[in-house]
Amino acid sequence: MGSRTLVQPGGGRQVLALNLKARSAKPSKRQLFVVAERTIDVRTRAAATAERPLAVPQQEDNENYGVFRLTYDISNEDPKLTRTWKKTIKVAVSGAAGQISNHLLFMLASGGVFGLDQPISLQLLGSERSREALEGVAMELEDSLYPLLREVKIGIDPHKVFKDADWALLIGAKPRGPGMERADLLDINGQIFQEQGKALNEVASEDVRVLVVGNPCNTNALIAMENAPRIPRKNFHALTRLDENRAKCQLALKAERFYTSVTNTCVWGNHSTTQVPDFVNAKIGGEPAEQVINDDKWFKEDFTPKVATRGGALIKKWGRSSAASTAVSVADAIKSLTTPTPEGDCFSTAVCTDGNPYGIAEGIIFSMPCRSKGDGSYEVIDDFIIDDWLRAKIKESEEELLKERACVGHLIPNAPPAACEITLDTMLPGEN
Ligand SMILES: NC(=O)c1ccc[n+]([C@@H]2O[C@H](COP(=O)([O-])OP(=O)(O)OC[C@H]3O[C@@H](n4cnc5c(N)ncnc54)[C@H](O)[C@@H]3O)[C@@H](O)[C@H]2O)c1
Repeated sequence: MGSRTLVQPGGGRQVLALNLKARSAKPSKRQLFVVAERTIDVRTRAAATAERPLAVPQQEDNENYGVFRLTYDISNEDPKLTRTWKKTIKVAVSGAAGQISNHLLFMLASGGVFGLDQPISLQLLGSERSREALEGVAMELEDSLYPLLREVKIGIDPHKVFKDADWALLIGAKPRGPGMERADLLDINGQIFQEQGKALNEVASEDVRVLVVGNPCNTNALIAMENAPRIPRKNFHALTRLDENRAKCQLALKAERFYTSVTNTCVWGNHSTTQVPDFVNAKIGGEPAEQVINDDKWFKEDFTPKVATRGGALIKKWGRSSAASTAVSVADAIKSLTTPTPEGDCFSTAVCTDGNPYGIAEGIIFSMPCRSKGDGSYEVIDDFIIDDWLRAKIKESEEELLKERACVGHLIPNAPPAACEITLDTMLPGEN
């Protein structure tokens, strides 16, 4: 049985408890050894001091890891640091031993995503193959001594690791193998997200926010959402923020302006090469980007494909896919939901199209321009200009997502029968 970390910004005496495995009498049974106001239970002390705490040889999926097994409250810590702290949030991360997580977890634990007053519990999901690596990640988190990091749990069973999660960042997925068709990729990853959707449905917080990063992320998010009927459909997102950030960078470069001057830039549709970076509504220094750059050929023939294939260009240079900038974009996506959107701006996120104001087919996960009050929810902005170019491009991406949905009908409860007919095998942005 694991100990729980109590984080209570109010008063109360400090209690320190250690969970120790004792090998002496009954090797499998844990003994609880409590230190309270410097009194020690002598019956357990001998066993506890004779045996050093074991280095978590067989970590249970719902237990804290290593140093995070310590149980205490924060009232005796530096009040300047902890007085304004909020209630701890639980953030589940899948693919936690992967490249993206290797950047993201440390941003989360340092307060760089949810804020410097937000204590955090990390619940890390790996695959069977990455179990050892996952322990390595937990060890690095231990050694980083982040004050805000209150709990770390690791495991390979989503039904345990997602327990009570307030946020679920679903990064882990299988890459496309040699000769694998897009339909195969959809199926193999869809199975992962079917299971994870069910697990979220069973054990996560009922208002958990889910951000799917693992590709093909739009359809993976759809599968997770459809398998989690207890959780509001609005709570599911697929990551297109990296695409937005890439689009802003290219607009800034062309306009010779610093990238912070680029706003209101939406990427519509699928996180694939059919994605639609929107230069029609984008602004540079508050002016329409089309007026500032005034080069229609560049927008259509350079800018649009460059953004969509940026991931592939990066792989050619560096030999591996973008991990740091993806982690940054995950942080940006979360911050967009937890801080109010500035007036006249938007952020891109792929969400369920039910009731959308642009006539896009319902029941798919499609990137659209959104704004948030900063409370974790969002609304789709309804007054973006859709010209003929945008309409045609959005249609292409919509058709692709409808075809993807038809290929994963077997993973969606009560899906109407549909044939899998993916003829055009578009790439993911990191594949080409
Ligand atoms: N949406 C985006 O903008 C975007 C951008 C970049 C990458 N991605 C995608 O993110 C995913 C992860 O990228 P990465 O570079 O971190 O990959 P990675 O291969 O370094 O890490 C993936 C990790 O996921 C684990 N994993 C596999 N199946 C799992 C499962 N069922 N449960 C839990 N963990 C599992 C693997 O063992 C591995 O450790 C990929 O699918 C990639 O295509 C998306």
